[in-house]
Amino acid sequence: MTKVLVLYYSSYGHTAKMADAAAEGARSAGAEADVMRVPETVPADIVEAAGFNYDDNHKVASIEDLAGYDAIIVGSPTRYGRMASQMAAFWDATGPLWMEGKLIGKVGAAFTSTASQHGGQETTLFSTITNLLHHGLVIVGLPYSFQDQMGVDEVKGGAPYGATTIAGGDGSRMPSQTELDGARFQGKLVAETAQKLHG
Ligand SMILES: Cc1cc2nc3c(=O)[nH]c(=O)nc-3n(C[C@H](O)[C@H](O)[C@H](O)COP(=O)(O)O)c2cc1C
Repeated sequence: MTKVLVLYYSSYGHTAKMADAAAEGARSAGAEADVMRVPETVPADIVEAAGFNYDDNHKVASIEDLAGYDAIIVGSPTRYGRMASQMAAFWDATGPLWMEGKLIGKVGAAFTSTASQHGGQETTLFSTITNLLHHGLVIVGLPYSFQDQMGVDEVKGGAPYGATTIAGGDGSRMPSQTELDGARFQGKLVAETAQKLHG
């Protein structure tokens, strides 16, 4: 059975909710999907002062986990227009896997969350996709066959480069139905692509 890993970092739960939706989408295509978060790297006093709120239902990933999957979907909230340092630190430790080419040919994808509508969603997706391409993953985005990313009838995330959500300046806006549907669509397409490539 095709195995999909949804690997994410989240401080306040928005990216975590998108991660669960991406996994649902992968499962709807008949794949096995696990959701894991990367380790926190920020000191505990800052975590407390900033009110970080983790979802402890998800296992913390280790580098060794990556090679066991046919596809890896990576979700990180925006930090100054690029992926969070927690996610970057995780990938910065994958040198041994890169040396051996262990991830070459797997399917990869990215999703993100920002506070503001134009706060760096696409640059964050590309900062993630860049890492995945260096490892040789084959990238799947969120094509316009997910038509709900079109239109200006509501505030909504979603880009051809990956599923996104908008948290609002105070983080009070949780992913909308449309945004969760985008994450599900992308997760399903990743699983279907991995099935075609890896059987
Ligand atoms: C240090 C820092 C930098 C941030 N930079 C941006 C930014 O460049 N653009 C933006 O829209 N939001 C920015 N944010 C807001 C986060 O992206 C937002 O809290 C996040 O998307 C919420 O997702 P989460 O609940 O999964 O952590 C920043 C937050 C922090 C703590």
